[in-house]
Amino acid sequence: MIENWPASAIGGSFLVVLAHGILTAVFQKALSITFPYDQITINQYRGLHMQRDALYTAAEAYLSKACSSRASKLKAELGKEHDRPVVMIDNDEEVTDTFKGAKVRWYSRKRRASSTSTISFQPQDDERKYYLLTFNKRHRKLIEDEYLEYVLIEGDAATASNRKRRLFTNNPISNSCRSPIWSHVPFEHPSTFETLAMDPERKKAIIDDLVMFRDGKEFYKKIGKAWKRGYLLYGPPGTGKSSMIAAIANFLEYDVYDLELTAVKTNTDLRQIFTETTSKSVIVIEDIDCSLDLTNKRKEKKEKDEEAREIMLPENVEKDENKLTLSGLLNFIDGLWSSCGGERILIFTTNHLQKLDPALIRKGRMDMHIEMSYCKFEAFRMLAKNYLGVEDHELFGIIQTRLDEVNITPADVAEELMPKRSVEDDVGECLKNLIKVMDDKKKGKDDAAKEKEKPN
Ligand SMILES: Nc1ncnc2c1ncn2[C@@H]1O[C@H](COP(=O)(O)OP(=O)(O)OP(=O)(O)O)[C@@H](O)[C@H]1O
Ligand SMILES: [Mg+2]
Repeated sequence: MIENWPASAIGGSFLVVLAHGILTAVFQKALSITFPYDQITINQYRGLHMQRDALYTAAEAYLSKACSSRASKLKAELGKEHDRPVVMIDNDEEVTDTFKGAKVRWYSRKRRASSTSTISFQPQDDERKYYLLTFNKRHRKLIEDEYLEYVLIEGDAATASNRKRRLFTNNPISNSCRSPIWSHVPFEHPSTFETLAMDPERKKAIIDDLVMFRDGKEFYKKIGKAWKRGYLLYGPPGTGKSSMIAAIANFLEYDVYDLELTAVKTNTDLRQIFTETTSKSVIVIEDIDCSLDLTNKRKEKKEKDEEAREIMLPENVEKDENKLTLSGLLNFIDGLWSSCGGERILIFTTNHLQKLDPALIRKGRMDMHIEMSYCKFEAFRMLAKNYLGVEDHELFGIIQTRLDEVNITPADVAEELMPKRSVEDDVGECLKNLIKVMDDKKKGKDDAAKEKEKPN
């Protein structure tokens, strides 16, 4: 008991405690002066089930992209998709990074796993890799609040751009077997906005719109709208609608879901198909005018159908729901599919805008209507540059005149500009062939006009 202790003993132990406290404080002060750093460990695996830690994966991708140029000890591995080598920082290597003026240092380390309860089949199973992130104590708040999240976002983005993108197609849904709804192959379409020939101003407007969409997470949240955007591409065959879809997907680095509506039987199936798409994807319905009963054909029956719907008896409701309908599709465009989180782009294409039901194409439903038109001079110049490497030529003048006189698709122009031998020998030849094709078209057009003018 303290009151029974001699006063000298109490005073002595108090002094010892005081001296210890002072010494500790002095030591810590000295330590923080000589070693003013904090460190954070990011382990490769976490939890009882040894799940790979997402922050470690993101840090690995981030360091490989942003800092590997400053490291001298690197390792190369085949990426997840086994299609290309990925260069990473090797074990026991360190790199520096700077974030908002704060210098940080990353160490790549590994230690032997302490647990002996797991059976390992490979020697490296015993090793646990981790990163050690060190930084000056005064930057601690910045690192904790901002830098780690920055590494996560940038690392995820780097992983996404390394990942091979996929082209999905839907399988017919059958009740009997549990086959997956979507099958996929690697998406390797080479079309980009650089190779796409169209009016430069309209192209820029589309790119700006896509950028607004891609970076608009906060904006969409603020206005309370699902992070989705719909484009309707229309124009004659061969004007670049499918090429535009590929260019959009390549630009945004999204997967593509090519939805074949004719394989979808019911609204319920459609709902399931949509919900099984992932975020950061472009969902495409090509030739919407040829897909089921979604065109003017439906319009003829529309009034009758609407009447029928009004007086529909409960037992008929199910029967009606078992059919894919325009309203089923419209429901998704309007918001039902907004329950699928994450950003998605929906694209319809058609050769015949006028054949579509007005409900489908009214403004506000598809956010942007993009006309893919016959080849004009600006588009031709892009094709000539891409195919033949020429930006000007003495035959360009006559080509410009002809393009104003006849309708020729970019696909037809591209066909003529395809060099048959070496490009240098072929430039004049290709341009002359193109002029000939257009002359023939013009002649055909003039003859048809004359024929029309003839009295019967
Ligand atoms: N605007 C364009 N710019 C560059 N190449 C084009 C363009 N339009 C067409 N092409 C060329 O023509 C080929 C066919 O074009 P694409 O398949 O994109 O046309 P489409 O409008 O989708 O036709 P369809 O209506 O028949 O589906 C493309 O592979 C490409 O080589
Ligand atoms: Mg097409």
